[in-house]
Amino acid sequence: MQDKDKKPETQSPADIARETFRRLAMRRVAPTPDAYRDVYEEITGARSESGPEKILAEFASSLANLRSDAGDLAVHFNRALQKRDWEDYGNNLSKLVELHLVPGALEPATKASTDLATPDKAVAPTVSAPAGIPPRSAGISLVDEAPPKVSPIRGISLVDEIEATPPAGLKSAGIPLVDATPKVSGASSAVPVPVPVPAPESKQLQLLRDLLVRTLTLALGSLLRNAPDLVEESEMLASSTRNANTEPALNNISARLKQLCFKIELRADDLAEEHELLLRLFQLLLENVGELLEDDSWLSGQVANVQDLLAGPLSRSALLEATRSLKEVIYKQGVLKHSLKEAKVTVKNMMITFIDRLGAVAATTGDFHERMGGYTQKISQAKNIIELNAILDDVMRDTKQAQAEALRSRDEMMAVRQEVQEAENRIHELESKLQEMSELVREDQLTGSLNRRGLDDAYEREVARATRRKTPLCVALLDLDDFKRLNDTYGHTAGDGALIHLVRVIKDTLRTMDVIARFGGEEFLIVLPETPLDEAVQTVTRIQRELTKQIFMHDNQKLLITFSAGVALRRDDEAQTDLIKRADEALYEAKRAGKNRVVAAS
Ligand SMILES: Nc1nc2c(ncn2[C@@H]2O[C@H](COP(=O)(O)OP(=O)(O)OP(=O)(O)O)[C@@H](O)[C@H]2O)c(=O)[nH]1
Repeated sequence: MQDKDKKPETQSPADIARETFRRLAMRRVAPTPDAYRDVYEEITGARSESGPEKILAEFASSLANLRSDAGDLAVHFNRALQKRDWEDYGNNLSKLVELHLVPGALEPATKASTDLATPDKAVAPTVSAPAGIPPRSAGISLVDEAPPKVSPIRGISLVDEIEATPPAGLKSAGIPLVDATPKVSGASSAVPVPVPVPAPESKQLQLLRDLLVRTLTLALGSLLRNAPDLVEESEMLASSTRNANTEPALNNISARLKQLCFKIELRADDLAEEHELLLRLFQLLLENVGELLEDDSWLSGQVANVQDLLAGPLSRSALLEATRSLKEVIYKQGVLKHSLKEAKVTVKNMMITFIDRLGAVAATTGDFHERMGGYTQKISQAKNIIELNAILDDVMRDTKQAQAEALRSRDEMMAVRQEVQEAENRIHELESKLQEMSELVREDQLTGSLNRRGLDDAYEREVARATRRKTPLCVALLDLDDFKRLNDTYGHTAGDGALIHLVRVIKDTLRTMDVIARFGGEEFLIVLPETPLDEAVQTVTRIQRELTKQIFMHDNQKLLITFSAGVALRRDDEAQTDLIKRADEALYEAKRAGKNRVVAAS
């Protein structure tokens, strides 16, 4: 035995066995036969050079010499060998057979090209293989030697091309290169075997080939921008596809294509997971920013907008739209915030001036009092009337001066107070503009009224106010009459114009505290705070009248637009949906009663 020959003379087999177990235990390796043999051989310095392992190792190394991608599998074989993972080795063998040896591997592609072939090319004679060629079935040759001049059915060949194979179009012409069923057993080299005959590639096959090449280079190239290794593989495959004219070459393409698809699938899964994680992270960030921004209410609109976007299905256009409106709002808010800061600095400066003036007034009065004290003393010590007169003149002059000073200070203080007041008003104005900005992203892009999201916010605010102040709150649901006919007759742009016109008229007619929102296509909801039902009906009727006065113009034509409306008064604790439902029922009544009218909900 080789082990015995090589083992150190000082150690008996029993010693080596003991040492083997000791090392296995130290390395915490289970004493399986393979592990035992490895360590044993490590101690003796011997390696088993014979047996099936040697054959399998030689097989793997000859595979490594191949140029084709069968050679790539050698790495897997070697890895399995090193680990003595025979199951893995077996799997790799199966893969090798499936990818390179199974004649049916290309069946679907072959069938497709057969179907597409023109009938006149579908029949072709077969010729015999040259005689006297040694059968490949005698053994497995894996080296990249001269290609065997034999049809694949007679032996197993892993080389890419067969010398005798015709250059192109065999399958496309509907001629099977080999009989689909493998007939290995019993075939002798002397027996004539059908060999493919070259035929020109059909147009359809050319087209399919071109499409595959385009898909691999252009489509996959741009889809896999972030995976350069896959792009390279895809391009290499495209180049092989261009030149693959034989069945083995096509088999090879098919196998590589399958592998590429598998890798892309794996990469796509990774990307989808990364995408998901990124979204979750973003969502988390937004939730927390929302928490931090309780006081910065003007930013909450933007945060809510992005959150809504993330909650729905993502699309390029939705992302672009959200980015566009956010950018706009952020820019406008930036400008407003700057003005706000400036206004606050102005107020601060004015307050400082005000206090300075107060100080000056106090100082002037203090000085005056002191002087008066001095005059009192002078008067008591005056010796005659002339002296007394002179002192009185001084008193009069100082008093007049102090009076003028006091008046001037008073005027200045009044002016400063006025300026502070104005600056404060400006600040409030800017702040409410910022608030409006936040609602901008909650606007309907076409009409400039609130959208559904904006409506929800505004409604909530008004309900809270009405509850707090115990004031009535009404809603009116408006629907343009025969709007479809207007669209159909004058076009969609006219329809859009009518919607814009309606909102303008409504806004002009309503109070600033009223809220107008686009509820659906040509439906609008008006929220009327502090309004009882009869007044709400009157208000909506006034809008109808206004609409007949301010006629909508389209292409220099006067178009009369009318609407029907249902008005409802909110009951205590009534939910928004219930209230709107009642308004909707009233609107339906108005439509049924002949349109262009307002109906109050019961
Ligand atoms: N131009 C334009 N048309 C819209 C818009 N949204 C919805 N519409 C159209 O509004 C029309 C509504 O039609 P209908 O629901 O039949 O209502 P109608 O014609 O007003 O009929 P009545 O309500 O019974 O008076 C449809 O043709 C929609 O295509 C929009 O934003 N712009």
